[in-house]
Amino acid sequence: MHRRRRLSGRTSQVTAMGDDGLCQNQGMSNGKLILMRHGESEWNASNQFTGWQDVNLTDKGRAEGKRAGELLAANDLLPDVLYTSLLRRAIITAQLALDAADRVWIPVVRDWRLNERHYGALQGLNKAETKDKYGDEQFMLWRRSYDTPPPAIAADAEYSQVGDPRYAGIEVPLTECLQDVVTRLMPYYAEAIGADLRAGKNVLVAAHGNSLRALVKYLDGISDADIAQLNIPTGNPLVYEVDDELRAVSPSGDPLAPSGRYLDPEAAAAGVAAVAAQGGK
Ligand SMILES: O=C(O)[C@@H](CO)OP(=O)(O)O
Repeated sequence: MHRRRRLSGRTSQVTAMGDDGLCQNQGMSNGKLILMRHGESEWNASNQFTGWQDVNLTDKGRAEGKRAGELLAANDLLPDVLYTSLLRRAIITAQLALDAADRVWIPVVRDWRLNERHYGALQGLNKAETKDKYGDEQFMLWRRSYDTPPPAIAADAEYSQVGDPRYAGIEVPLTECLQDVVTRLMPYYAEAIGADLRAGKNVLVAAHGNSLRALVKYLDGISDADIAQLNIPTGNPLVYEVDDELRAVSPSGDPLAPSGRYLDPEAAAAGVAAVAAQGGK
């Protein structure tokens, strides 16, 4: 049997030899895109800006990872390939989810482009104290504006990642705004993750609040101004069907109602509210 796959163009096709010896084109739809923010981390629990700092999951975060895998299995959304950042909170959440879904054997790709947004000199600071010190407006600009980065961290500061061997060969950022994340992440989404989606694979992307905000911005066609209102809850798979341009098939354009489907909608609503409220006491 002769099979030929085309990974680009409007629709992926499989050309197969039929019983009558004639070639048949079978339209093949894109795989599902499953976005998952890591479970609660120690610095989520202590309300500290995290960014590229490699913190552990809490027990609650580990339970969220397991639950996410149970939801994937119960919804018949078994991933064929996993993409993660280089940060242990995403890596371990995904491992717990795949274990619960009996899919630990799938191929895994880890890439720094999926890392959380680098939070610059805010990394390690308490969010409530930062808000008190600088005021609501500045706090929200640093936290949610599209193009205002926090102040840069000193390369030799305690929570700088300069010199970390996992980033050998790349220029480690000293701060990033969301636009910087879009710039580093979207070409990778289009090429690497996109190739797997176009090949019909279900792709699990285990990443972070702000790297996933960059992805959802593109998927749902959310404006630079409106993206400030989008928050992503921890450990709750968000499932998208994507079109030929790897956008959501029915983009909402609405940061308060992305078109992806949360597998646990009630927990997602509570989780979104909790993230939005961070900075309070
Ligand atoms: O601290 C961070 O790295 C992120 C995600 O936890 O926080 P925020 O939601 O404030 O952008």
